[in-house]
Amino acid sequence: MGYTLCVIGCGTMGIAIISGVIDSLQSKDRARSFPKWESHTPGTSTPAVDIESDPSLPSYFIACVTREESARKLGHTFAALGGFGSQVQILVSENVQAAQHADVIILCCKPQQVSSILTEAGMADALEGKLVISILAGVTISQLTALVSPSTKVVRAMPNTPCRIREGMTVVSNLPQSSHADLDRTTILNIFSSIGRCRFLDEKHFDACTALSGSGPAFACIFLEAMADGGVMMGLPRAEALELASQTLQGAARMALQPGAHPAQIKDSVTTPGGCTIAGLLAMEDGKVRSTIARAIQVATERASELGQPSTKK
Ligand SMILES: NC(=O)C1=CN([C@@H]2O[C@H](COP(=O)(O)OP(=O)(O)OC[C@H]3O[C@@H](n4cnc5c(N)ncnc54)[C@H](OP(=O)(O)O)[C@@H]3O)[C@@H](O)[C@H]2O)C=CC1
Ligand SMILES: O=C(O)[C@@H]1CCC=N1
Repeated sequence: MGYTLCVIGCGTMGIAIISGVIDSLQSKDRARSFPKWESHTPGTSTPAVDIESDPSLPSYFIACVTREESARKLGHTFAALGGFGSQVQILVSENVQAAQHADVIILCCKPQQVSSILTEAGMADALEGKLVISILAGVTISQLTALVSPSTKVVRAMPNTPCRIREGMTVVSNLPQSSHADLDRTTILNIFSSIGRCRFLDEKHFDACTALSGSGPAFACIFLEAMADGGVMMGLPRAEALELASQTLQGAARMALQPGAHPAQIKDSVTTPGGCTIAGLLAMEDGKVRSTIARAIQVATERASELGQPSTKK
């Protein structure tokens, strides 16, 4: 039997994580049902696994919110996923009961809500010995461990919204020493690798990761919109301009992820001497686009570091 994964604070990111994991489970289930079809189809090499007997995969989900309206919307969202979407139990203001029934808990509430959630009567007992993964920006592991009992294993993760379509980037803090550290590491990798890329990094880098990959989809979409606007200015229909901009950014990013690739080399290969690309690049440099983007990551990092502080304006 798989385990129960509980998301406390199931909003934008909670939905992205559960939806992505369910999509991954369903593609694994299809691979199990149609192994021959899978093995003859290039690019669809999802390994076949027995979901019911794999202890490192969740097979049941609990999503916690406080408002009935949120619960109703979650019901529609998960029902629309079909299959494993029916395995999501939605609870309203029952965080402790959810934690009692869960094996792994992901905290996806706002940073300022975590203290009251973790100090609710019965919560410390419910989390005894369990793995708690916090995706909260700016809230440190030491702040979190002060709110739970010593046997609770706390790690931080910083995912992003593309987890919803299994194209996420998640950074996870190094695990605390424990006899189950290897299993916990596998559990975490199984969750976040199933919905994108996942890597471990020291907690000291978390505010920068929050800004770069956590907030990054928003920054990338500003760039994407601006490219499309330029195309529209030059007469392209809006829908086509957005498609061209989106696929171009995706293609460039995928090239940059190839082993040994470097963005400067990709840029140079596009830039024909005396051609149109260098003309556009110089216009971008005149607009200080590089320092503007880099400074955006800097100020977002600084802001992320404030989000866990009690005195911060939220
Ligand atoms: N959005 C993003 O791209 C990213 C966000 N993060 C982090 O993820 C966290 C959540 O962000 P996001 O998903 O955008 O926020 P949302 O506002 O979309 O989600 C927060 C959720 O928490 C629920 N909630 C509030 N209070 C409680 C409570 N006491 N008990 C249980 N549930 C509660 C809310 O439901 P209801 O209103 O019904 O109570 C809501 O569904 C933040 O800490 C943020 O720093 C990290 C990476 C990326
Ligand atoms: O804006 C925020 O605070 C959160 C953290 C990273 C992305 N969204």
